[in-house]
Amino acid sequence: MGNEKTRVGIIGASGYGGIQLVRLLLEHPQVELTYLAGHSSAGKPYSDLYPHLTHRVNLTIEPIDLEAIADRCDAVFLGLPNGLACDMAPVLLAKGCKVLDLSADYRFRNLNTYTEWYKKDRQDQATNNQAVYGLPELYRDAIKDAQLIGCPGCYPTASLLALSPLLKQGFIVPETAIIDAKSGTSGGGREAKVNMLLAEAEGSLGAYGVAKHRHTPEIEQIASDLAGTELQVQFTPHLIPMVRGILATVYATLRDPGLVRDDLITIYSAFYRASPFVKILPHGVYPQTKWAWGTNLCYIGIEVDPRTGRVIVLSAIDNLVKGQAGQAVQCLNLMMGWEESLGLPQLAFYP
Ligand SMILES: NC(=O)C1=CN([C@@H]2O[C@H](COP(=O)(O)OP(=O)(O)OC[C@H]3O[C@@H](n4cnc5c(N)ncnc54)[C@H](OP(=O)(O)O)[C@@H]3O)[C@@H](O)[C@H]2O)C=CC1
Ligand SMILES: CC(=O)N[C@@H](CCC(=O)OP(=O)(O)O)C(=O)O
Repeated sequence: MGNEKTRVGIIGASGYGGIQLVRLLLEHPQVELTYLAGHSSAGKPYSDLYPHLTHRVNLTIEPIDLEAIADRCDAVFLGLPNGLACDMAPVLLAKGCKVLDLSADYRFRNLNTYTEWYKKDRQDQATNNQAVYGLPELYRDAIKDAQLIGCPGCYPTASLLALSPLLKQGFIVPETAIIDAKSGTSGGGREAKVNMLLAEAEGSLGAYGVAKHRHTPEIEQIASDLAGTELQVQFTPHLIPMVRGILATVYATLRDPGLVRDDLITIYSAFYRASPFVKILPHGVYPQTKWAWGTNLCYIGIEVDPRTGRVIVLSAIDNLVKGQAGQAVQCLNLMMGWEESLGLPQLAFYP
């Protein structure tokens, strides 16, 4: 093998996840892009879609031919609408490819939960059993040995990184957890949608999916594992008139009302000591989404309200990077035995 680069393909290369993967992988020292696949965009030079890459990418978007992709790739990222990856991954895995799925298809242990929320019947329990939830800060060792990764959703990434130390170490009454989260419009993907038009979204802020957003069961599955008990959480997403970023504000009641902010900052710093992308902010500093723009970082600010006995944790990520493509590359790094942060940006374009 020597210094040969790992051959990587992207199915769904034309989408927002796809272009972020291309951007990150072009700067990655150990990989070579060998197959970019699309659906309606197949046949177009990649630089027709993204002209700023004219001098960097001279691949054409090809149709989704799984046999050809498996022949030409060692690892394949899938950035497709929900419900498609589960029909493709088994073919790629059988041919020896590592598979990293950005959709929700491999995030759920219980396929009945997936079917209930995503309205697609699934019979592929055996393949699903192989999947590891791609949140490295919690499942680093399992990711290293995996062939198939179900990459987390953007809101679950921001929410779970904020909640994990509290749930795992029993510092909160778990059922009191409330997540209030805001996302930029790129969270909705590249496909045209009326509510994402500048005329609709600009200058306005509103909630959606109230009490029924499909990220709720995903957050609950991992939160329950951490708490060691079956949990329900209250999660409300909002659309913010900006392009990138998620800010999740998490509230929960502390079990020990004597805990103060500085105790929790110490606890969080220890919990994430080995996690290069999670940055715990000093007291009195709360994250801005712009600090994470274009990076794989998650900034976490912590406060305690002694009047109410609640902890308030604020977590900011770039939904397209730590919330999607960057986190998937972080998982690939672990699967390949490379340094976890290889090729991943850690400095935002802020201000
Ligand atoms: N955007 C975000 O912040 C996040 C998104 N995700 C998830 O990642 C996945 C990709 O999202 P995103 O990049 O935003 O999506 P986009 O809508 O931007 O891109 C979708 C991609 O899927 C392809 N596609 C669409 N329909 C089909 C089809 N019927 N058959 C085959 N390919 C198809 C498109 O190809 P073409 O253009 O050629 O038609 C395009 O490449 C989704 O599952 C999403 O839920 C996860 C975390 C965050
Ligand atoms: C602003 C916006 O529309 N965001 C998307 C979340 C994107 C995401 O992470 O979706 P998956 O779980 O399907 O992968 C939404 O709420 O549907």
